[in-house]
Amino acid sequence: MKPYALWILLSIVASLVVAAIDIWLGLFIEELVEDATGGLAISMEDTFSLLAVLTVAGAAASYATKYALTRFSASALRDIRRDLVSHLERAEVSALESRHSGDLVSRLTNDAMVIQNFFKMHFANLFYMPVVFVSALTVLLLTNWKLVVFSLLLLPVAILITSVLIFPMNKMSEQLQKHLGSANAIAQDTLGGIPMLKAFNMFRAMSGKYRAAMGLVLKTSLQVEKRRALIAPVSLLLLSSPIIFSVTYGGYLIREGELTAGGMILFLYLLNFLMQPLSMAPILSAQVQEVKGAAKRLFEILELPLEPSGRGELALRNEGPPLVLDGVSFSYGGTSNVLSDISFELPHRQTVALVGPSGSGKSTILKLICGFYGMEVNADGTAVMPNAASDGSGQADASAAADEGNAGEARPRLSGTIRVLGHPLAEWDPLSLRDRLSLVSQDTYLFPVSVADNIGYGRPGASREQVLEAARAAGAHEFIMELPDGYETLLGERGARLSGGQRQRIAIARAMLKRAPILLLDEATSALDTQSEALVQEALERIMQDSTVLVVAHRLSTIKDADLVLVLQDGEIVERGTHDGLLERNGLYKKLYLKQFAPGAADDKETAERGPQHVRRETALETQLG
Ligand SMILES: Nc1ncnc2c1ncn2[C@@H]1O[C@H](COP(=O)(O)OP(=O)(O)OP(=O)(O)O)[C@@H](O)[C@H]1O
Repeated sequence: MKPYALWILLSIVASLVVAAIDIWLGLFIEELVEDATGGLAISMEDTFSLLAVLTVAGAAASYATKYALTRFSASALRDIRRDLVSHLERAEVSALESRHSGDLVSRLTNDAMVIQNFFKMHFANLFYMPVVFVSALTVLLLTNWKLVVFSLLLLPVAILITSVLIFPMNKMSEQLQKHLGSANAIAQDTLGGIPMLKAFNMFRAMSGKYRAAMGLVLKTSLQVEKRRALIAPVSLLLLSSPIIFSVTYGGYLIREGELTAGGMILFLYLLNFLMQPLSMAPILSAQVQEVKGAAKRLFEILELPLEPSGRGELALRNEGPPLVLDGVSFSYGGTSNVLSDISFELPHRQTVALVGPSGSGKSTILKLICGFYGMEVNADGTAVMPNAASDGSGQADASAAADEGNAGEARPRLSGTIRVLGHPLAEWDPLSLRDRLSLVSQDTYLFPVSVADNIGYGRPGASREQVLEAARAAGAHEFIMELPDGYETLLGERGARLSGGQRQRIAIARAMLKRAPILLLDEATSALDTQSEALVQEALERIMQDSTVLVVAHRLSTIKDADLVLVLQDGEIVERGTHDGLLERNGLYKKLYLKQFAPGAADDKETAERGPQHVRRETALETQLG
């Protein structure tokens, strides 16, 4: 609140000044009428000057209120959005995966806007209205209390009806924002997958889903608007009944000599200021309910569990292998473990390849090393050391731990130890851990910015020369130069204007620019055309040279070049060794290999030397192997 205190204070003070001037004007008009009827009229000059001063002062105070509130609401909203985005940056991957990005976007835009509009348009009224109400009521009671009581006869009934009408507004607005979030999510899915939807003729189904979601939005917003429309006549009743009552009864009191003409004019003038807050109260109250709903949805983002903040910058230990997994078991939160008792070491400048059937847990190992899952947080934001939760054997049961979960929610749990560059995962701050890792994932994510920026994201602050060097090394320079604006060509969403192979080479260039000590590579399973495949293969070979690499391998050449091949099945390492060593054993690897490469498999050398025209076939076969 502190940074905005000045603007809030200014808006409060200015709105109080407006209220004081409004009341004062009423008193002045009364005096004017009384003097005129008593033959003691104030001069026209004096009247004009005083009214001019009051009007200008009122206008200045109104301007100050509006300006201060706009300043406050816009900067508060900017800061709220900034906090939300930085919270999202540190939020746990599993927590984010359980939400739709479209819903999150809706919260950051629609809900935040509801709050901003409230502050801009109604916040000052929270101060202005009570002050003007109490002042007007006091003066009115002093003028003629009987007239006040008579005028406000219908008020309690109106307040009761209004409260009943307003009560469900909070729930309704919350529902409306929720439906809006779902509709946004469907719209995002539809727009993000246009080629696929068209190819599968699914557009009609998706637009049907969107229509249904928008139908709900319409239904709920009609409910909200119907309520608002009901509240409006009640407000009108509030506004008009006292005027009818006071004019009727006031006329009688004047005839009886209990009220002067000036008093009657003052009464009618101030009644306006009494009724304004009363008629605004239902609307304000409905707005407050809406803001409460929107704030709740925004705060839900701030309640997403955070990744641990680690123990600050770590001194890197050069002794020992850069990556060690020791008895690692993992569950995404379900009843069974996705990984069980995984142990291996990745020495400096060596390559370990993970192979195994689809779903055997290969990508999960890479994600765990990136610290995406299973790091529990202490109250101080540091990570709970995984073994601390174990039973003394140093091996907590991941699935059992997952079931215990936080507040009944099954959360991913990791047991065993993962050491990256000499430090257990729990000691790392996730951000600095990821600075030490280059991940090239299966689905290359490109951003709708220039090619140069897409590569440059690998190392913020990298020079143009470094970007070009990385692109050349990844075999991407030539095709980039053929794009309409070369490195400045803007890529469509997710790199829509590039081929699959080109996208992969840009992702490899990004990783090359990063030059992190450990390279995590999830080879794409999608088959590319022969030429692209050969180019991607060359780029991969270059990036893997002299690097410490853990690779989920789908290409035979990658597997052959690896210093160690780990064969996974159902989350367990069932075999380990080199490609040749594994072939000599009659295990799963041999079985898979023979199944995929049977006729030509005998001559490995020949396979390796067959060149680009054979790459496509190999990849397709290896896809089945991995
Ligand atoms: N985010 C997730 N939440 C829950 N379960 C998941 C999640 N990601 C993967 N899984 C499950 O974990 C298991 C291992 O998945 P993983 O992606 O690690 O396999 P993989 O060996 O890399 O498969 P592929 O070769 O097909 O990419 C699968 O059963 C999968 O359904």
